[in-house]
Amino acid sequence: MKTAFIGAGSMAEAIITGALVNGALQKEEIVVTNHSNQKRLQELTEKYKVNTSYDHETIFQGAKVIVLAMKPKDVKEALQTIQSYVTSDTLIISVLAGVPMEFIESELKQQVAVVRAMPNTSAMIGKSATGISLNSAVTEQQKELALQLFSAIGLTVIVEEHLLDAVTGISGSGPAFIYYVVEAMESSAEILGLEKDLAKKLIIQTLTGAAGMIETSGAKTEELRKAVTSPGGTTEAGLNVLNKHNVKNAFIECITEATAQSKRLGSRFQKQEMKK
Ligand SMILES: NC(=O)C1=CN([C@@H]2O[C@H](COP(=O)(O)OP(=O)(O)OC[C@H]3O[C@@H](n4cnc5c(N)ncnc54)[C@H](O)[C@@H]3O)[C@@H](O)[C@H]2O)C=CC1
Ligand SMILES: O=C(O)[C@@H]1CCC=N1
Repeated sequence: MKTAFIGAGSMAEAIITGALVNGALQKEEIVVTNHSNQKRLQELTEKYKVNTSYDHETIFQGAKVIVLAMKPKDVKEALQTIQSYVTSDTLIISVLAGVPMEFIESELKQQVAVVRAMPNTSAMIGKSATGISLNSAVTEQQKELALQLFSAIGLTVIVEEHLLDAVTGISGSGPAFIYYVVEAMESSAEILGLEKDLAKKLIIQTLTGAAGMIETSGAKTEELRKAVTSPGGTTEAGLNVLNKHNVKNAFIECITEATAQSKRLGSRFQKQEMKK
């Protein structure tokens, strides 16, 4: 099924990689374009053997799926570009943070099937946590197609569109928040004299082990934390410092702010008019 990617950045690459690895898409079916960075398109051709082009006919004519993967500020121009190629058969998949489906429909000036998705960059290794919403024009077949595409890059859940802002805060931006913690662990390991590669191994295993415990133990996360924390022991000493600095609240504020930013980005697209 011909699938056009408009936008060739990190998110497009992550989806392409995941979909190719898992066989949801074949390389011959994919056409990728971007704004003007030819070198980047060449890189994608060499790496994934996908088609790339700047010719609108070549990219969009007959595409059953068009994936919007540019920054939200560029969406209006992109929608103008694709408008004449969109038919009642086309499925638009948008991964743009904060851009409502209604904006896409109104810019395309027709009833069109839209799936709005919020994946994350772990799509690159088939481990995205993706939330998707569907508009009423999406057929059962297109829904299956979207689920197949996103399931090829990780876990997919369907949520109401208004909840995509929260999904963005939790799992869209989430990897960056986890990397932030890991960066702090790496810095600590260095200060404490642990060799870099060895520290990395320990940190990765600690992360995947903790994730596995959360997933499989059946215990609440709080219970798991308490099970590590011996009275008067090392963990308690460490957690006292985090509590002194209100780190839990800082994280809650962080995710709330990321969610609010997603809403703010969205509000710029209301009333079918992109405000400056
Ligand atoms: N990076 C992330 O972790 C996530 C990003 N997203 C969303 O994915 C989207 C893309 O993000 P990135 O890949 O990080 O951005 P990026 O900046 O790496 O890539 C954007 C791409 O869009 C292209 N582009 C811009 N205007 C265009 C136009 N008119 N026609 C054709 N191509 C055009 C650029 O040339 C570039 O290839 C954003 O809207 C973001 O909100 C969603 C989930 C996670
Ligand atoms: O930072 C951003 O706006 C995008 C959306 C979620 C992750 N990256």
